[in-house]
Amino acid sequence: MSLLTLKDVSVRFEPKGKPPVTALAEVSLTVPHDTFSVLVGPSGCGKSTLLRLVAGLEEPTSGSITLDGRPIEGPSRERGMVFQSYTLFPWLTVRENVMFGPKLKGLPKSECAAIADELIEAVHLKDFARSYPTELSGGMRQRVAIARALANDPRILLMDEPFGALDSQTRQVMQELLLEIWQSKRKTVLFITHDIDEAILLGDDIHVMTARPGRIKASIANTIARPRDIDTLISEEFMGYKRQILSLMHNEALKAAM
Ligand SMILES: Nc1ncnc2c1ncn2[C@@H]1O[C@H](COP(=O)(O)OP(=O)(O)OP(=O)(O)O)[C@@H](O)[C@H]1O
Repeated sequence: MSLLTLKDVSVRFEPKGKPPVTALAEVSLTVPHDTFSVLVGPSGCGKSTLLRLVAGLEEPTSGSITLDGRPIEGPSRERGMVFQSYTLFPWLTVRENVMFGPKLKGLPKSECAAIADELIEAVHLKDFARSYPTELSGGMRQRVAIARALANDPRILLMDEPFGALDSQTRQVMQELLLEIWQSKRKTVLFITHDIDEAILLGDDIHVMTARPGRIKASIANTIARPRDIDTLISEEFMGYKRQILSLMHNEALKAAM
């Protein structure tokens, strides 16, 4: 059974004094337990809107969204979120940022510390546990954001272009790190990106969206063996998926640009 199910989800925004916008139209998709699902689509096709719905920050105009069969009603710690922009508490150290969620849950301090230390190690930031976010690079801050989201032990991790603001080399390092963490923790992930390489490197299921209003144009099962790494990017199999997704996305990108 799937962990997350969206059925015929549509979203129409009606901003005051402006024309209405249909951001999503009848989107249906499922995210099975312990899998890595990626949504890829052109700019403005409603990817962030879809993720915000799952996060409980937005409500659909029609359709239903359920997690383990229960409707989503508002934000919850069972759905961890990592955004493109840095969202750490600047007045807390790395360790305090990661401990924040477990502390809020009321876990004993020693347990919060143990959770934080394990995750800080997993994102390779042991030497920076006492640093403040302003003392870190963009990639390091996103590593803390991932550790902080995982510290709540969410049922699903929602990632909205988390590496979008990073330079291409740091981005690659982050992708490899995420693969490493995912391999060991096997969290259910819903990840959005407009980067096709990133989608293929990371995803088990890749959902390609149309230009606005966003619909699911195709859902592709990516069977490239794991563990994957940077060498995966130059394999024949990878190129096959890339050709398929590029051709699916080409028209949509043109439509989005008009
Ligand atoms: N609160 C809102 N009010 C009105 N329109 C909105 C609102 N939020 C999003 N939209 C519109 O809905 C459409 C989808 O936006 P969304 O941010 O979900 O797209 P996206 O695929 O994530 O784009 P990008 O890849 O460029 O970040 C856009 O046309 C956007 O202007």
